[in-house]
Amino acid sequence: VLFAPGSEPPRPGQSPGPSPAPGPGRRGGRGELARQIRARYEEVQRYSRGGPGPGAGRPERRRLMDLAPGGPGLQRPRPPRARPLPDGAPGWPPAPGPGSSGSGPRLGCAALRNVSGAQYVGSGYTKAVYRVRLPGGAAVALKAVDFSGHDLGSCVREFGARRGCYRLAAHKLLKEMVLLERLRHPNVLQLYGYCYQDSEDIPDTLTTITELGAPVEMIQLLQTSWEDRFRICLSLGRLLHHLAHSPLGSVTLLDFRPRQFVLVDGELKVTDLDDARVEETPCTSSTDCILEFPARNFTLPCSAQGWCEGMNEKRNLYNAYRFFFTYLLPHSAPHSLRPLLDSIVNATGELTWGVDETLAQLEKVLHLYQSGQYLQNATAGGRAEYQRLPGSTIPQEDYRCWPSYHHGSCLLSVFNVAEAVDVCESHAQCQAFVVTNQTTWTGEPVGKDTRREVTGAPWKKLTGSGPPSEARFDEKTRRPR
Ligand SMILES: Nc1ncnc2c1ncn2[C@@H]1O[C@H](COP(=O)(O)OP(=O)(O)OP(=O)(O)O)[C@@H](O)[C@H]1O
Repeated sequence: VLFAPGSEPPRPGQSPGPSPAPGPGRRGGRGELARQIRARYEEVQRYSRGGPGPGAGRPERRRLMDLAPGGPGLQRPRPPRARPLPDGAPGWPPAPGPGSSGSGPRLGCAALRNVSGAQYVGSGYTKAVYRVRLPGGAAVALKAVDFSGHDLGSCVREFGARRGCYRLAAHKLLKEMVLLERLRHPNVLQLYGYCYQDSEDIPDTLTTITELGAPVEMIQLLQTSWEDRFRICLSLGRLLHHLAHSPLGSVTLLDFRPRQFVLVDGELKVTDLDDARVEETPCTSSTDCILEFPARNFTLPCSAQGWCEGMNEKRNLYNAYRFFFTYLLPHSAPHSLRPLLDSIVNATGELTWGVDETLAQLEKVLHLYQSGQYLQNATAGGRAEYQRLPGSTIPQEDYRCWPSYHHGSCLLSVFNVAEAVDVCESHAQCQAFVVTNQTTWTGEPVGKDTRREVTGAPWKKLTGSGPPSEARFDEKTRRPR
């Protein structure tokens, strides 16, 4: 029996699997396992139902959620049908659990019946991810509990209860699914749907269907253009801003490593949300509010309400600094943007700004870049003149440069012809360039040093007595003349 969202009701919970008595080396036995399942179940329920948990602060947001019962949550309209395990663990599939109403996830088990080209993508402690092609041709990611993963394996070794351990691990996937849906944002991986189906000896295993991304490879990122690396930092800034102001309260990612993110068309998106937390840390004084990282600690203030102020948001921010900003932001950035970028790196490294200010500064960088203002202080003069040669080609080979959008030639993004001239002047091999009609994500045209390019007339460097110019580049006005 398959359960497609919005169609059939969930199956009642299954009877518990074999339940050996706690053996030697098994701590706590099945009572402990049931307790852990219940704790995870209750957490999922909290996120599924709505507003911020205890300590999430921001009472105005809590009130708003209270006014909107059944808002954008994932509640199933049906009453719970799942049966609990005899030892008190909640049943599976959980109810009310993820469901679909209106704008919720759309794909269900039917979508998985004729998938093709399944490929393993990656796995962590708990889950394994596969890439498949749907009958319509779209590629999606399927995520499920990894039966040979560390989490399930260590639980079975400890409790000797495979089904119970499956439920425990599956609640992580369920939590992730609920959060993906509740935290919808361009930088949160999109949940397309889910399916409960029997698998091996386990009934009702959960598979989530999401947008497919490419795992973040830091080494690769360091080899891309500054513009693309800045895009990742800006995506992250926008994501952290969203998490700090989410409908659930301020969400922190306890496990914040590059592998928790994927790239979708150059945008960074968070995929692994099973370690996200909304509750702020309770405190009686600031000595309870120590944010610890391997290389340094921060002490945050304890609010009058007894919560560490901004701890969730600052944890995210410092992690963004140490895993992303410090490597990706300043390196080979346009010269005039360096001071601003350095101040972003420094302020996040010292936690002197919150998420709002950090995002405002990142957006400012984007504005300066997109508007071409970062070129204002570029020095002109003392350069060769360039002549535009419509309908011609430049009889010389491409050369390679770094970082190029094209492997075999020098393809870079420039704001205008003036910047292309600057770039050409800074490369010893450059004799000419073509401004193409391709644009990058910021809208910058892409200039190429190639004679094979056909989308624009080449600009050729003048070497002494050239032919009369059809158009020349004026170094003073920095425009063609
Ligand atoms: N939608 C996706 N598209 C492509 N790759 C993905 C996607 N989701 C996850 N991955 C890759 O699969 C790996 C495992 O996924 P995930 O992080 O959710 O598992 P996990 O068991 O929670 O991992 P961890 O032990 O890091 O918590 C990730 O590191 C990521 O590289």
